Amino acid sequence: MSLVKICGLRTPETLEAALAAGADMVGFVRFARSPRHVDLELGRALSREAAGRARRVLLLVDPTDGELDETIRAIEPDLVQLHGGESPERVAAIRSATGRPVMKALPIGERADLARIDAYRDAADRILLDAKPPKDAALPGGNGIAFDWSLLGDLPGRAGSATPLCAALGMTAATRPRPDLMLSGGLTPETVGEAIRISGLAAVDVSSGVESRPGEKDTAKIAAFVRAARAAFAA
Ligand SMILES: O=C(O)c1ccccc1N[C@@H]1O[C@H](COP(=O)(O)O)[C@@H](O)[C@H]1O
Repeated sequence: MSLVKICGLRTPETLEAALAAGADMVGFVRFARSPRHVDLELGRALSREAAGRARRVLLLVDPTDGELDETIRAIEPDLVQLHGGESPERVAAIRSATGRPVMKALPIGERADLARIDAYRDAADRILLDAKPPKDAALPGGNGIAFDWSLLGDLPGRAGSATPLCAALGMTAATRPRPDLMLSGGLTPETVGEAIRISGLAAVDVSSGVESRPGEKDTAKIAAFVRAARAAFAA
């Protein structure tokens, strides 16, 4: 199943634009340094508006237990996105504590970075492959930077989940299915079609590529992004 996520929404109008365009997931950022940060009241109101219309994603960066508890209570997300340096153990603990599926973001700059997928395959429900931020970046994501999508074209099966079913079916590390993956990093309405074609992935996420300036989403760009992604998935 293909998926389109619009992240960093912070006004009722742009949230409505994402929902009307048919986004499958809408993301709310809780990271004080980000121009997309929502306070708890705004996050709660937007999340309520989206309930039942798209999956609501709460984006956190290395959250403490207290922050996790407070934001989950307010925003009541369907899914938690972890965009910091969370270890596989911490991801598993957050999944268990929140009772929510977790998407773990991994920074990708070169082929070797893909090896980290394996370490998270049992702890995370989905892995978000995002561009590695520059060394001096203020944010761990949302930088509008793309990576080389062709790195994903031949992602080996060994990244798949070693479930008992896989073992019973005689699947080896080389033949297991891949975990659920999502692509992000510098996608735009103009590039998302090519990114889907080259990467072969069926799920995409965008933030700054549908903005007129940092933190300000553009309703026309949101609609164009969802349209372009759908067209590429159908091709
Ligand atoms: O968007 C942010 O401000 C942000 C802050 C902290 C961590 C992640 C953030 N955004 C996520 O980064 C990727 C890529 O964004 P972009 O399309 O390149 O702008 C995406 O998942 C955002 O949700």
